[in-house]
Amino acid sequence: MSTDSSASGEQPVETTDPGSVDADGAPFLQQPDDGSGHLELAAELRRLRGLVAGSTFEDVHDAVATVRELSDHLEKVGTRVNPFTYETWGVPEHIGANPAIGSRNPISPPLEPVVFPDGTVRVELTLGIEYQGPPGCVHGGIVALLFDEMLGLANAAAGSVGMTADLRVTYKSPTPLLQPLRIEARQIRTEGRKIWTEATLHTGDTLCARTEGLFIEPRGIRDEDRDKPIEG
Ligand SMILES: CCCCCCCCCCCCCCCC(=O)SCCNC(=O)CCNC(=O)[C@H](O)C(C)(C)COP(=O)(O)OP(=O)(O)OC[C@H]1O[C@@H](n2cnc3c(N)ncnc32)[C@H](O)[C@@H]1OP(=O)(O)O
Repeated sequence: MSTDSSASGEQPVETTDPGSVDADGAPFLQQPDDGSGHLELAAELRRLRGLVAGSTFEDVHDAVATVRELSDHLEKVGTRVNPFTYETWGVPEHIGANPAIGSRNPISPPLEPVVFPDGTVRVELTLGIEYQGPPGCVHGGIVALLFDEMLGLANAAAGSVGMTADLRVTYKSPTPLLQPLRIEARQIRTEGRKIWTEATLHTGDTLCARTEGLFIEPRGIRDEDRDKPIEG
């Protein structure tokens, strides 16, 4: 959990941080740092995002000018990239921009998955106020986003890739903000191009939500890319 009191001047503002990597699992789809400072920039913007969503201010017009200047600067020095093509599933550049797992995307928590020998993919994380739905609780749409991603990762861990065709989420008890959360996902079975995958979200021993997803392997990917190593 990262805290910062400089912006509000009063209460430390708690923002989102991914949890620690479980020692028993292997890091999965690690995203390389190209040394450009891009990942640090994304991390700082994540902190900023938590501060903006989770603070009140008397007057922040100076901050508006500063951030506008930063945006103008990044627009000048950056090379814009286009959305990726369908064939690029899983390459690091594709994963880095993802809104749930992407280390380069300030919207993402981001997730830092670990994979276990039985194919289970787990993340541990704590979500801050910028993900609030009901008071004190994580927004249900965010839970669905995280589930969708985790199911996709479990599929990747099993060597398959699929488009979400059906995603059912059962919300059993509120998912708390600012408490450690644990999501575990595993592919259950496949039949032709159809893939069934499940996941749960717990805080401590409490089941907050569970999901079942049906994924369909895109036509064309299977034959050409089945043996392609996962690069992310
Ligand atoms: C190896 C490389 C690893 C790479 C490592 C990557 C790691 C990186 C991880 C990133 C993880 C991202 C995870 C986010 C995942 C999204 O966000 S995906 C985006 C959201 N989903 C979409 O936009 C999907 C939109 N829908 C579609 O594109 C198409 O409907 C689909 C799903 C591709 C299916 O279309 P289709 O291929 O034409 O399928 P079709 O032939 O009609 O049906 C095939 C079978 O599926 C059944 N089916 C199809 N849809 C449904 C449905 N909704 N309900 C029930 N059955 C259905 C059909 O009945 C049929 O069954 P059978 O007759 O064979 O028994």
